[in-house]
Amino acid sequence: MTSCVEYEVKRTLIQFLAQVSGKDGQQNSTLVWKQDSDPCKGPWQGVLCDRQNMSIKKLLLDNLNFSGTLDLAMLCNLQPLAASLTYLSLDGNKISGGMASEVGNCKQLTRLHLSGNQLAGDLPSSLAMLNNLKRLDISNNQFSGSLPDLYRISGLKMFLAQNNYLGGTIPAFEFSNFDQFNVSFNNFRGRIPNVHGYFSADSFLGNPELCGDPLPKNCSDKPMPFSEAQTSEKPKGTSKEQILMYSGYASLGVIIVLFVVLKLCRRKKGENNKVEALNNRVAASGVEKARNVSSEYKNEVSRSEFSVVPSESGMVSQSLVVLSSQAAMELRLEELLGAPAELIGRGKHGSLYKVMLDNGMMVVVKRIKDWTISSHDFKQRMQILSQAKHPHLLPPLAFYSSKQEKLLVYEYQQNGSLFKLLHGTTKALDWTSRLGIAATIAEALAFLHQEVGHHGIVHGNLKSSNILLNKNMEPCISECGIMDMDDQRGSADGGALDILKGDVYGFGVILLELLTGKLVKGNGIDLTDWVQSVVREEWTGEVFDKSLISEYASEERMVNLLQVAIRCVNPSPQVRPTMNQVALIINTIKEEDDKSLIYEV
Ligand SMILES: Nc1ncnc2c1ncn2[C@@H]1O[C@H](COP(=O)(O)OP(=O)(O)OP(=O)(O)O)[C@@H](O)[C@H]1O
Repeated sequence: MTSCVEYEVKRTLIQFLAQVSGKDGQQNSTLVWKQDSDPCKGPWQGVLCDRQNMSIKKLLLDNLNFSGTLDLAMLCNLQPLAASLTYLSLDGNKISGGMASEVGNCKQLTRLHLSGNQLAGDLPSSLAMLNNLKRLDISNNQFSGSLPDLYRISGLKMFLAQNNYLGGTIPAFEFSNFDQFNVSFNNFRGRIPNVHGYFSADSFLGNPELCGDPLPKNCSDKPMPFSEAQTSEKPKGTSKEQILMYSGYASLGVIIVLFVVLKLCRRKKGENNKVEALNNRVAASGVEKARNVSSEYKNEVSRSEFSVVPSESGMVSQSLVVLSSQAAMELRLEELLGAPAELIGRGKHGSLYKVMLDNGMMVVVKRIKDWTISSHDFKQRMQILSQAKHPHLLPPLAFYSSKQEKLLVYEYQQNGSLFKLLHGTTKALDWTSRLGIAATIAEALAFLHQEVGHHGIVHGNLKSSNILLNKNMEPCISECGIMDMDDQRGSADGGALDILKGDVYGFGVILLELLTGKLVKGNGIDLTDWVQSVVREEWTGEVFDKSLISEYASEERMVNLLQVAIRCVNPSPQVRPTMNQVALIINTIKEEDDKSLIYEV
């Protein structure tokens, strides 16, 4: 038994910290790890010890803004450290590098958390030798290659690997052992092993070539390709003949892959030009039977469909990633681009097409060009959005991402937008409906800001044309979170840092539209400026839509709602309320209104 931590262990820890924090050998200012103090006695923040035998048990270094490289070999090659370390956590930094095969020497590890970094490369097969491992989180990185034989680790309870570039087939895990399992948004393919009902589709979404229960996409009856059948089975030992045969196949495979990659690289540019060509044709003719596109175009598309093409980062990216909806599960890029399409909008952020699919389903495709977001960030945002389950948020059904453009597919909403309802030819919205719409959108937006993702999601482009009426005439917020953060900072609120408050401003403008019935910019007059000037002159009554006055809507409650709107459009973002506060106030106004209706009856 030793009375203090060995010199060598301390030196290695200090070196590891310098490397992982990216401080070129200097200490991170928030952590004080010094050779002349003892990690188990002194102030070594993030280090937890077993005090009985003075050994290092845990290194907890989450969210420290580290931007260096991960050197697991350094930690796991030092015997005393490898023999004691049970928990290593580096979640939420910006660490790059890969996972060294020496990780297999850290045999006592029960938890390895590396989520939310920029780690890349293959996972070493030695990872499967960590027999004590219970929780492994490598989600939100850029790992690629196939999974090592993790199903061999009998005590593994958690495996989180979502949002990487992992591929191959999913090994036959014993899902009943897991309390958390997620491999969504990768490039896995083939049939999902039997999950026995333990996990839902959410754990597997965003892998376009993955099929079978719990995903709604059935696997075709075709026999599995040779390469797939090989990787999905647990190894049973190989004979000499098999080795010879496999190496023959492997050489042939390498030649084919090289050939295909070369071809795809040449054609990638061509593919983007074809999508552009479709857009131009549709734009020129208004409505076009895109089925009539030349056979040359169709061949190009089908070659890329569901195939892997090298993306800007050199990683592989899918053609079309389907996120949700039974009806859209079988949707393919070829079908989408080959279906009859009608251009229905050309906004600041791209063009919008109405498309009729072969199964009769009507979708809209938003095409955004030159959005500087990386494919990785875009994919991550889509993943978060697909999980934003709220009856009044319209989720994207599928997406496509290339460097030049992004496509987003939504369900078509036949009853149009709030903009049309308020400013179209048939103005048919009474006070109760307007107040109901305000309360519903406020509540949905508060959900988006608070409940979705780690820090909430910003809509970024909230306006009445993005509030759509579903088949029950209930409002749904569309196009959530698809505007770039940089754009959001420079939006109407004058470079505000609190970008959520940009949405609050947008919501305030919608309230003003509901109350006044006027356009945001009508006859060159800005609605917000006009309302504020009228209120300043104490002619508040003049603000309200004449049709509301004539139906004797409660002026007191209209004024209350107007006050909320004015607070939302305050020029200073800090002064604007949060959407949660707004939702609460509007709900109270609505409750009073509902009560008054009961009394009237
Ligand atoms: N899923 C949908 N179903 C039905 N109509 C839609 C759908 N999505 C958008 N629209 C309508 O299509 C029209 C064009 O939409 P588009 O998004 O191109 O324009 P915008 O919202 O005015 O501009 P932008 O969003 O680019 O700033 C709008 O009237 C919008 O309400």
